[in-house]
Amino acid sequence: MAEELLRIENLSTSFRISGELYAAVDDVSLTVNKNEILAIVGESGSGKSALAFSIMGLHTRAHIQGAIHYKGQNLTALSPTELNRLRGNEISMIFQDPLSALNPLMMIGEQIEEVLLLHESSQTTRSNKSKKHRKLRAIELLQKVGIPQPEYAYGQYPHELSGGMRQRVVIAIAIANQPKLLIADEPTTALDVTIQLQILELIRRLKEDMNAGIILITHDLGVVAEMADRVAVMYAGQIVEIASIHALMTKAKHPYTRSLMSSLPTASEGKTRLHVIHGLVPSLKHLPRQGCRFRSRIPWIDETAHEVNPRLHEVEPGHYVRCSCYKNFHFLNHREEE
Ligand SMILES: Nc1ncnc2c1ncn2[C@@H]1O[C@H](COP(=O)(O)OP(=O)(O)OP(=O)(O)O)[C@@H](O)[C@H]1O
Repeated sequence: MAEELLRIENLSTSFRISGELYAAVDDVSLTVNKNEILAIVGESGSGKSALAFSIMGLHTRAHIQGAIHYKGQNLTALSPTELNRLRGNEISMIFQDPLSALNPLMMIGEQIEEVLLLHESSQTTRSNKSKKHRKLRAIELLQKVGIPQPEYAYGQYPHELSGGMRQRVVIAIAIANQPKLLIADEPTTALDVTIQLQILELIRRLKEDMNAGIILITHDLGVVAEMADRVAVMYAGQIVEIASIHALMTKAKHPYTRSLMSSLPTASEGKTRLHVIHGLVPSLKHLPRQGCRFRSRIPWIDETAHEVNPRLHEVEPGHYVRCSCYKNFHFLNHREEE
């Protein structure tokens, strides 16, 4: 039976723009289990990173509502010190951009040791681990993430490493204290395909070896298909569909999910299905706040097909879809498009 690790309830994260609050994450609820990869997909601007940063408590200026329960405690109610103790220990994050996540003035090895030290100082009975011990562990971690000559890399600075190697260092830091919950925000963006595969494999191993729960944020559906156990699809700050990977791949319902899916090559033919819904996620200030947020991108669907207050419907156990418009949805055929 799945063992729940994280439960987010009605989370909203709003930013103040010209004096008004706008929700980048709007009433999101989801769970992550141990030994599970939950992928979060959606176009740029759909609120994926804002959600990740909210879980990590990194949005200090945002207005946060709702609850984030991790092993029974509500993270939104913790003091900065308590949250700090969890971060880097039990909960950690792989950031999109390794250069900004690393300190340019510190050797790679020292940066890993700093995180190890954080863990040691959070233990109630302090273990008396020496600097030497930490160094060995740092080198072991560098080896684990596939950095060649880890002893040498220990003494290097971030700018001396390639992008792929830097991302591995960021992963080494993220897994240093064997986190129970790992958030990976576009961990392989900007890496070449071979390195991408190695890094994804590393994340998968982390799930299995450490029984960790992983939130994998990506806009790459190929990665989702390979890695995820369940998938949450976000559009304009909301979850529009959430399901097991199998259900999503075989019977996606929401028009937005179906459009995303149609950009994937079909297994049998290696061809791409060409049903793409044009347009972009509106900017935060211009998001429609009433009704179905996707309706302006599917104007050929009758207005009456949308709900006034779209909610998530459970169409099958564990498979939820927002707004009843999915029932009347069809892609435009070529003649209609002209
Ligand atoms: N600190 C902030 N202040 C104001 N608006 C913000 C802030 N952070 C994010 N936003 C806005 O919130 C919306 C969601 O942004 P977010 O970065 O979460 O999207 P995303 O899905 O992660 O996109 P990407 O894939 O490009 O990282 C966007 O409209 C963005 O401009």
